[in-house]
Amino acid sequence: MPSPRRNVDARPLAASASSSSSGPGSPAHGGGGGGGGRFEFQSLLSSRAPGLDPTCTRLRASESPVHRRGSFPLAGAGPSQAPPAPLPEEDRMDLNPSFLGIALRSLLAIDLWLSKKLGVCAGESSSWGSMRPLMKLLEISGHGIPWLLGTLYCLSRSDSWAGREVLMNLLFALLLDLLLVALIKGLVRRRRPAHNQMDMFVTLSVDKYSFPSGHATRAALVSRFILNHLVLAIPLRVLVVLWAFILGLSRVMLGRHNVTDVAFGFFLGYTQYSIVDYCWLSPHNAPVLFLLWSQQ
Ligand SMILES: CC(C)=CCC/C(C)=C/CC/C(C)=C/CC/C(C)=C/COP(=O)(O)O
Repeated sequence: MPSPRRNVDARPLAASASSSSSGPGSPAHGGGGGGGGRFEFQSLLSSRAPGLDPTCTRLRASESPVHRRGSFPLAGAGPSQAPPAPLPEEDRMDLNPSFLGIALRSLLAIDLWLSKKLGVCAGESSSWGSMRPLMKLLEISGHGIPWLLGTLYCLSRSDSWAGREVLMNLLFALLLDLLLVALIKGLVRRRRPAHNQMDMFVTLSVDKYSFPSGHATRAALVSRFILNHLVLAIPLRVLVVLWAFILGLSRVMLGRHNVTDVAFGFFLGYTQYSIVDYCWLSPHNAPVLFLLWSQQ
């Protein structure tokens, strides 16, 4: 049973169909008793039918009297009848869901489902709860404070210009990472998963948000940095990559993050290294920085 609002909207639609060149099969054609209800139904079908251009459907919908009410006389509407209320914009949007919108919604649903499944160390009573202390040890290995303090300490002990240059850039990379992650977390404001226990070692205020994972960005950034600037034997190189991967996985297992937080974190950390490499600080392009440090 069509809603009264659709009946009202069917009248200008019929006028539109008779005055336009569209045929009986056209979505713009009222086609008898169905009226506006039929138009909307066909619009939905045609936007999903293979081989039909959804933009075309959208165009026709926007050509309909619903959207050009002012230019169409209300066929059959008596002088005593009030003009129909306009359809809300979101009705049309719902009938023409974009492919990107559906894909994003599906990805988010899979993300939430998978993250919950993988959150096996989220609490002591979880199925892998006994592994929680190990996961928290991994968490500290990727925390910002040990990395910053460790870099500052090595910088203070370094007696070669080459070593100082690498460490100075590592410090720059770590600070850039903190800044970018805080910025994105503050902008996106995605809450951490409901099953997370907020018992992390030293956090910033933005760390109540989960997108992206700061541990994952640091893991990708630092491991790429190490692989590019330290001469390591193959087994050690494999270990560095494994550490980064397991650290990312442990964020989801601890219930701290959803899978997409970690995936984007890896991507961001990897990209951050490219930025650091591009802006590489050296005694030639940042002499003041190096002179200041050598005077300490
Ligand atoms: C020591 C120097 C030179 C500067 C200090 C800069 C600074 C503000 C450091 C803060 C370090 C800190 C508390 C980092 C938070 C790390 C953390 C808990 C991230 C959250 O990770 P996530 O994976 O859960 O998103």
